[in-house]
Amino acid sequence: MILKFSKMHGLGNDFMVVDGVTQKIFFSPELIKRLSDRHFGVGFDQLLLVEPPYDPEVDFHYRIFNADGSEVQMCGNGARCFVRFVVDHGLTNKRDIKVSTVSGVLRLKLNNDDSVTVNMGVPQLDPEKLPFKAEAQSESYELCVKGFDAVTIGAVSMGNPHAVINVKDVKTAPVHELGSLVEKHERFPEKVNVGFSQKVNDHEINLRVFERGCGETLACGTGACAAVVAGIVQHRLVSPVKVNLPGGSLNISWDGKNSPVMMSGPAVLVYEGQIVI
Ligand SMILES: N[C@H](CCC[C@H](N)C(=O)O)C(=O)O
Repeated sequence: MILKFSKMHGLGNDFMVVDGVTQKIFFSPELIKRLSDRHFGVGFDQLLLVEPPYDPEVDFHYRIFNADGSEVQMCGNGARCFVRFVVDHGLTNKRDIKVSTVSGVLRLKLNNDDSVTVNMGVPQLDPEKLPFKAEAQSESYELCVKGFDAVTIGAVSMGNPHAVINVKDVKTAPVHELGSLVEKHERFPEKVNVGFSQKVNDHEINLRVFERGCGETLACGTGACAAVVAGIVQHRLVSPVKVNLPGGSLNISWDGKNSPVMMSGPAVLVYEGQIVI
């Protein structure tokens, strides 16, 4: 079978985007792992699958798979590329789109300057909902991690789970050594994305993210949202916040409590491709 796809990225977090509306395809974990390989396949952090809506109230359904083949609940950078994709491929004539995901409905807007604004929904701080094993909800938690002193984290779900570690300098933070241990920590039964956040000022942070299911990426949209929420909850940050990631910056705002997190940033098409599978 010849599979058509678009190779896209949001600040260097890169995706293989597939139109599952006009192409019928089943992606097994093995096929995804083969396609995500940067030498033997297309190479990507996540695979994004565009499907017809299951719910008449929304325009599309959107499924997300990590490079390791795991299906996950949410992808912020991917949501921006999703909008670019469905508009450019004529799958909709709207620029304000509602899309369902495994963990809820997102509202996406393609702006006149080609940036995309995403309503990322209300963050979840209840450990039960992350899921994260803790006695009670708190601004921060202590994790015991082999080979490291007690690690203090914030824990936030943006539909997918995030642990946020405050560091003095992201450039020297043990992103891979510590990130890979926290990702699989026993207190996160579904594993976790791990953000390393350095405060620049009340309205700006530098951030690196070791992502669940694919390792460190150049940017993580849900990770940026989670780091801002954790920082505001810990009274270290004030909305709006500019989040500087290795691949570029995102603008994140959150008014607290049950209000949604808003994210704006770019979405870029690198090339259209096809592959025999
Ligand atoms: N690795 C994440 C999914 C992709 C999130 C990230 N690429 C983003 O932009 O939000 C997870 O396992 O929950």
